[in-house]
Amino acid sequence: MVVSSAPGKVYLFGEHAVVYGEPAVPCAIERRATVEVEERDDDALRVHAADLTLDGYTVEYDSNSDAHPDVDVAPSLIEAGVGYLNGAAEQARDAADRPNAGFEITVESSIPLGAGLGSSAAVVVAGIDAATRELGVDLTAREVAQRAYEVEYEVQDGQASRADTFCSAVGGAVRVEGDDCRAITEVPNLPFVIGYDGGEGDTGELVAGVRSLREEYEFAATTVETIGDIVREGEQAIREGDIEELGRLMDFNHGLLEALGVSSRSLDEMVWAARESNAYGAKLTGAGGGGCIVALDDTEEAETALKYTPGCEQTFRAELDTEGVRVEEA
Ligand SMILES: Nc1ncnc2c1ncn2[C@@H]1O[C@H](COP(=O)(O)OP(=O)(O)OP(=O)(O)O)[C@@H](O)[C@H]1O
Ligand SMILES: C[C@@](O)(CCO)CC(=O)[O-]
Ligand SMILES: [Mg+2]
Repeated sequence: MVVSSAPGKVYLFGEHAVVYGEPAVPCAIERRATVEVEERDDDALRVHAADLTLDGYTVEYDSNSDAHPDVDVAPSLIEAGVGYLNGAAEQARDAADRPNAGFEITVESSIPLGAGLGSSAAVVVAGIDAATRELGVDLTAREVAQRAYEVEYEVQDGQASRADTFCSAVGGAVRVEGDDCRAITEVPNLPFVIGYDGGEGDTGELVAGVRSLREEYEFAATTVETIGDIVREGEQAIREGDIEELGRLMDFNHGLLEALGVSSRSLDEMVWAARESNAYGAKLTGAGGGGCIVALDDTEEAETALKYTPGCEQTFRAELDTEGVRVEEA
């Protein structure tokens, strides 16, 4: 049995635009998905994922049985829900050249699902790491990132960047532009505050929405390129440790994401609550549609303001996690 964990992330800048080759800067945070994998003596895949609920049912998935006794929803929905773990299992079989390996997989996570904190990347990164090790193969973090990207790409219908999976695999703040993925070594202290509306957005659908806007309107394509300009400017601010400038650029980035149709009323309300409490800046993080915003604030004020914001269900601080995927138990 092997247990691995991998962190979630927030985007300082650049989500969505990164899918079209612009740079982005995601930062790993100290909230992890932990995946336990044990090889079975048959070729089945059984998934226990207490956090993954469909219409209120906790998912217990068994690839060998047609009936899903614990769940009263369509099997196709369940299979979509466990797509990341199926993909992780496939990658491990491929890496170990064991096409018929079966797994018992248990997921525990402190990253809310579908909320922009990269739960999918963390689950798939930790899942690939644990499953390959269980089969006796040790991959480097970069190799895990590559395989995790292939899974995200497939589950998101061929529309995914390397940003979430690379960040989760290597940890810290990273810069991703197309296939070029690197760690950012000099990072100022980033006082992240998260606001979470309790909702979620479907990453695949939101990405598809931006894609069609971009194809329809020249100015939407320009908006995506402008997000890239913000990221390049932001990198300069990171090098200079200029938190005020980082905040201003986050505000600008949020405005453009809003224009691309991926914000929501509650995300905007949380962004405004953080801004009005004198945070340096605030923006949605991840795919959007619902879920989380990230603000930069080194006082208690943004957290307090978010606590009293209708639509904000939870608020917490997030520390940069310099560690990526790691083995917890082997
Ligand atoms: N704890 C978990 N157990 C099992 N599956 C999970 C878990 N957390 C996430 N997942 C998988 O990831 C999916 C959510 O991924 P999605 O990309 O939509 O959101 P996200 O990664 O949280 O946010 P974003 O991509 O915007 O950062 C879930 O539907 C599920 O398939
Ligand atoms: C919206 C997006 O840019 C980030 C989701 O966390 C999608 C991706 O990069 O694959
Ligand atoms: Mg995701």
